[in-house]
Amino acid sequence: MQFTLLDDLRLAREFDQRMAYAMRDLSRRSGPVATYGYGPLKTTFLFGPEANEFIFRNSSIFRWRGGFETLIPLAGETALLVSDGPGHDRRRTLVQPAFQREPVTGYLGVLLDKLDTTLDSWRPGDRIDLYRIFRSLVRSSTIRGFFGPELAAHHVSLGADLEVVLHLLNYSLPKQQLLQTVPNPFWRRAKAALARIDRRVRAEITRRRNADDPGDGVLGLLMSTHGDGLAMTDTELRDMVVSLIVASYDTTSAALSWAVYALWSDRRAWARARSEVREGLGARTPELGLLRGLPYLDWVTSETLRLYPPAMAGARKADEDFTFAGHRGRAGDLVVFSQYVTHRLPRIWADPDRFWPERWDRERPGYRHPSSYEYLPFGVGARRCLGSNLARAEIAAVLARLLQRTDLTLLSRDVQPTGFTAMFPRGGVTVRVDHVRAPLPVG
Ligand code: HEM
Repeated sequence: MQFTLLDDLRLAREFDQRMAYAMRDLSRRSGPVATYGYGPLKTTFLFGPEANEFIFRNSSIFRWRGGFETLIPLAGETALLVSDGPGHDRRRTLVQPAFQREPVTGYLGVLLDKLDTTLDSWRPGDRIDLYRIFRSLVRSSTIRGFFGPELAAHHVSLGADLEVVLHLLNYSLPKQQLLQTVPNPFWRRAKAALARIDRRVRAEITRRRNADDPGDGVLGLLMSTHGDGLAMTDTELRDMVVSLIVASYDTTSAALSWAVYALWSDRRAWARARSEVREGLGARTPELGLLRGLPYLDWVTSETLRLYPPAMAGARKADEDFTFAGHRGRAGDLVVFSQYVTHRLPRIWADPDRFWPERWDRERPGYRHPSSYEYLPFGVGARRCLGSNLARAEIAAVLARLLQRTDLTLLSRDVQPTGFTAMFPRGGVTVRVDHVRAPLPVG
């Protein structure tokens, strides 16, 4: 489909500010395939479940490396999110034990402790931007829970530096590419922040290397892995630490904010969630083992990730020519698919823009389980998000704790999505604190 110059200018603005809306617009106008942009900034969009299946089933054509190139200065060349092939598979296998039940239980404990401390500091009448709170909460919990107290001692400065870099990565891809190639003060500042992040993380790796025992947590796990070709280099360790922190907090804090926004906007759903928590949990802390008893919060989580998928799109670089829906793509093309567009297609989802947790009730008449290509907030298959169970548990647990301990009034209205590395609520999600209850001792 041909666009006029005016269309292009309007879309460029929309891509920069509300990429999710821009992609939906593009898909409505162009159908399953659209190309947008010029020269090296040209992007091919493949929309819908068929496109998702085509991309995920042909992972030898559509490579992660080259897809999200602008993330590399932060995440590192060897980060799972941007690498392929045997190197990627080896690193993924090595880190996988960190996502088993026991470490996840421990991590969730750290998060809930920090959340309780935060809630203890709230006073009636306070106005609080939860997105800002969640970013800092999830980031500091990830650093402490995954990488131990020594690195966590620096979480404030580490966090400030990560925010400087992530801020630039939230522009549209062409703007990011421009910022990283043309000299400018924003990228110079980001590079200084990157150098400090690098030094801090490498210092922790060296400290552990010099100790008798590499210690516990994810770094301990990765550093005690020996054997032919298995041991990770310092650069791989650095990339794993930084990319896990970023992959964890950027997305999860956005998801948590959207969950509060959606649930507190809907009195009926909120009341149902609150009575489930009161009856199912009482005053007990919503630790991992207890979340199973909260099926409605599980639906709320699924529905939040459908309507507001923090990973609203994925990018790949085509390694070979390809044909999809009559479109001939070339090797070297940047190809983007979109969870946001797929999750709101009316041919798949009844009343797609409505927040309706009950749609996930398998016993509901007419329930149809979506395929992996129709619902993919965490990606699909061998490269599916390693932190998906953890993220889902975090969302349910934080919602449960807020419902148990607080009365909040949602002040933000008609919140719009923005951002690129993660789709987050523009302007945040502001609540007024009406009441905070003390955590009751478990009898
Ligand atoms: C709501 C929160 C989250 C969302 C929506 C999310 C989404 C995703 C998606 C869509 C992918 C696949 C990307 C692609 O195929 O292009 C992915 C990969 C990944 N995620 Fe998450 N994620 C979340 C939380 C987390 C957490 C908490 C962690 C770790 C603590 C994490 C670690 C990773 C890693 C390491 C990968 C790369 C896997 C690989 O390529 O082998 N994510 N995530």
